[in-house]
Amino acid sequence: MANKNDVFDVIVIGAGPVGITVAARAVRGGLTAAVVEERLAGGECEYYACVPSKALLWPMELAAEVNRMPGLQLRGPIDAAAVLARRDETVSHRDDGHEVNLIEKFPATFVRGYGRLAGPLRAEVMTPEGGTRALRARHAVVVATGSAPAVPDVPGLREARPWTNREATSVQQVPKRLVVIGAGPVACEMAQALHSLGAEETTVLVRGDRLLTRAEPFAGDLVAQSFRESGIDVRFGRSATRVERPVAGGPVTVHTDDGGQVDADELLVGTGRRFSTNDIGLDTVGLRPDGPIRVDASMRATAVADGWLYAVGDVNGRNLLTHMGKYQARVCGDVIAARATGRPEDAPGLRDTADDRGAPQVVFTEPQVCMVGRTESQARADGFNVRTVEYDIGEVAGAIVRGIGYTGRAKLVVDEDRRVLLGATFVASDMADMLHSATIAVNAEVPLDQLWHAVPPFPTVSEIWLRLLEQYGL
Ligand SMILES: Cc1cc2nc3c(=O)[nH]c(=O)nc-3n(C[C@H](O)[C@H](O)[C@H](O)COP(=O)(O)OP(=O)(O)OC[C@H]3O[C@@H](n4cnc5c(N)ncnc54)[C@H](O)[C@@H]3O)c2cc1C
Ligand SMILES: NC(=O)c1ccc[n+]([C@@H]2O[C@H](COP(=O)([O-])OP(=O)(O)OC[C@H]3O[C@@H](n4cnc5c(N)ncnc54)[C@H](O)[C@@H]3O)[C@@H](O)[C@H]2O)c1
Repeated sequence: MANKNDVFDVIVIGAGPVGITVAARAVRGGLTAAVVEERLAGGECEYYACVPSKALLWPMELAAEVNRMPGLQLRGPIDAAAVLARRDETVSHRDDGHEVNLIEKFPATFVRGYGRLAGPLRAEVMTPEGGTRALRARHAVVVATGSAPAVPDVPGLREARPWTNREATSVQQVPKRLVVIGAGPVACEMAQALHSLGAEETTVLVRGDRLLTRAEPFAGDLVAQSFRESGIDVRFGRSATRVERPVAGGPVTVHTDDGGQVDADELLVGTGRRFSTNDIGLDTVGLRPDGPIRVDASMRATAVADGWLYAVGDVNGRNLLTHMGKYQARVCGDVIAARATGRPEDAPGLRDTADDRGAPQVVFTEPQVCMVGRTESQARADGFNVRTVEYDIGEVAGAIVRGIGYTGRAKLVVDEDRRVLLGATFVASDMADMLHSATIAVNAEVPLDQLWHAVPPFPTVSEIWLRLLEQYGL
């Protein structure tokens, strides 16, 4: 039985970036909220994912810029110790006091401990002191428990205690020889970051024939080319069959399906995520903990009666990206507040329309892969009447002033029936901030004939828009 102080309008389980945002919006909408967090408020993103990985990657990006510019010279290799010290600052030395203060200022109640559902509108928290605290919600419970690294079932792999994103982003001593399994954003970003910081022999084992398979094919090809030029050994069509690490923390050997082997000082696994739905009491509300929690466009769990359970962020499996999770959280917090207070539910911000269009994403490799909307193959699979245009980014005037060898590729995917953009991809250095122009065009379905009048300034890399539209025939 919850005591009267432990009754809230909304209970949020998980204080990652997404859970914190739900609470902020619900409170803004006039409700009371409690936020339960087992580890660190701020979540995977702040301490073991987005923030530290980008802190480790940015020096590499800057070094590439300097190396392209005659007249500029780096004083030496990247100083790994200084970069790691800066990384520690960006993650606040893993002290979540600032996030807890933020939550309390909403104001919401922060509850430290492991949260589980305990039947409709109820949760219980195992506190660090070993006690149990019962919470009750008047209107809604939101699951925002995120995801955790998935380690594949390869003989000897788990026993070898490989690095996942958590150890890689917390690195204290960069291994000289590194082997990476995977081909997604985690494997690509961390392989390049660690290589730039001193992992001289870096080998990436890719079971398929491409990196970054959710992007346009040329994106993975350009990243693989850059890996090779910098000395990273990318091996396609290679799966790990067995892993040996005779001494804990000692050298590791990965055997591959072609009969070969890679010896290294450390092994990093970047092979996707598992949804954090195990052991959070889903069985008490009639759900099975074997995948993401499916939700509708208002973030309500579709399989739970009476509409009191919501799931946002990684745990619902829509798009495992911080900005998309926070977008879902804004929808969710506002919907809960509207429903609780009897306000109309048909305001435009109260439904998720962005996830299905194709989320904007930047993979912060060198070159960066910046994409939004559908790729050509996704658009064709969805039945659109597709036409595409491509252009070499190195050919625009703005690229020339960026130094020698500034290059890349851009592609637009057009719905010919409506003459609007379905997707855009830009692969080049330092393109991240240009992506938002494409996100606006895709999301607002700006007609190409209108886009033609959005004149890009000279001489900037954004002139790529003009060249692509000319290529299209405008
Ligand atoms: C290496 C790496 C780099 C990434 N880089 C980017 C990037 O650049 N940009 C981007 O948009 N995305 C990036 N991502 C993805 C991003 O990290 C996730 O999409 C984001 O963290 C999801 O936020 P979340 O709040 O849903 O989950 P999380 O950040 O996982 O937070 C969930 C929180 O819930 C807590 N929790 C779980 N279970 C319980 C429980 N039972 N009780 C109490 N608390 C619980 C956890 O401790 C955690 O704090 C990256 C991911 C990785 C692995
Ligand atoms: N900058 C960013 O936006 C960013 C950075 C990192 C992660 N993320 C997100 O975090 C999530 C997790 O990223 P991720 O790279 O771990 O996962 P992912 O699902 O994007 O990629 C996993 C990769 O591992 C491969 N793989 C899976 N099982 C394997 C096995 N048994 N053997 C060999 N290879 C195997 C897959 O083919 C795939 O290439 C993704 O949704 C990603 O978009 C985003």
